[in-house]
Amino acid sequence: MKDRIVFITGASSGIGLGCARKFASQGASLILNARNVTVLEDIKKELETKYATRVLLLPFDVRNRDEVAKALTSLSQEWQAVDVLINNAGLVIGLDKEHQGNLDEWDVVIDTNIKGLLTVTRLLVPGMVERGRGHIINIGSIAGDGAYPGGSVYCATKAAVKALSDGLRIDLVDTPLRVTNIKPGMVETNFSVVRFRGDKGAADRFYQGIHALSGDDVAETVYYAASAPEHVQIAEVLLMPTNQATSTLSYRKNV
Ligand SMILES: NC(=O)C1=CN([C@@H]2O[C@H](COP(=O)(O)OP(=O)(O)OC[C@H]3O[C@@H](n4cnc5c(N)ncnc54)[C@H](OP(=O)(O)O)[C@@H]3O)[C@@H](O)[C@H]2O)C=CC1
Ligand SMILES: CC(=O)[C@H](N)C(=O)O
Repeated sequence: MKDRIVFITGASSGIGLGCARKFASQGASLILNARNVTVLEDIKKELETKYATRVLLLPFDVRNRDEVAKALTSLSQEWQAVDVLINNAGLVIGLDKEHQGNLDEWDVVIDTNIKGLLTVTRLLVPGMVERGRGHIINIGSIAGDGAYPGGSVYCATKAAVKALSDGLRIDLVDTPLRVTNIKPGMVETNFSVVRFRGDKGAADRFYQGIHALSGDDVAETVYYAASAPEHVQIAEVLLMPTNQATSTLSYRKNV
């Protein structure tokens, strides 16, 4: 990874932060995105101090097409040649039934998880094609393999991430570029706090009795895919905690 440039969306927390730490520890230079600039600044300090890595912060909301375009087209020459794009920014709000949910919240989820990913992909992949080098790693989910109660819109967005990953892989088949869809099961991050609209107690109960994956666990898999030999394209990985069997079946101790 030395001298590689890795671009991570949603790098201020959870899986994105785990990826930032893992790739920095392996010598990559990082472009880190999220909306919360203060948190990003602390992460930049941590990574520069601990790994002596180069870090560029690009705070923007992936839903804001103009902001994304402005940030990406104004990258200086030394940061333009992105080698690995990790499309990770994503969220869900609520666990409502499809006929009862909030349309405005669904706009946020769809605009972030699908359209945000597409905007960044559309802007960065042409340069990769031109350079004949690049890897796009999308963070999908086990939720994209099938719907579960209260998850229909989120599951639909992750099914879309699978379709977009498959489609991009098809479109790039005559190039050296690779496309990977990483599909985690239960990961203990800030994701559930957002899902339960800031209710930390509800988020903690969701992980009670099970040793969930951490953002760092998922980052190891992302790194595995990114560091495979150039002729090896890891198309998809489904990873779960040992006591999770499907998106709806887990074993929880003493619960
Ligand atoms: N946790 C889990 O169980 C699983 C999560 N996933 C997926 O993993 C990805 C990361 O989630 P996870 O780490 O768990 O959750 P976190 O909530 O911990 O992290 C989400 C990250 O996305 C950023 N983000 C959210 N909205 C935007 C936006 N509009 N523009 C830019 N950045 C944004 C957040 O930063 P900020 O708020 O500062 O913008 C944060 O850095 C998501 O795509 C999620 O769907 C997949 C399977 C399982
Ligand atoms: C957040 C996720 O994607 C997780 N796999 C879930 O569906 O709860």
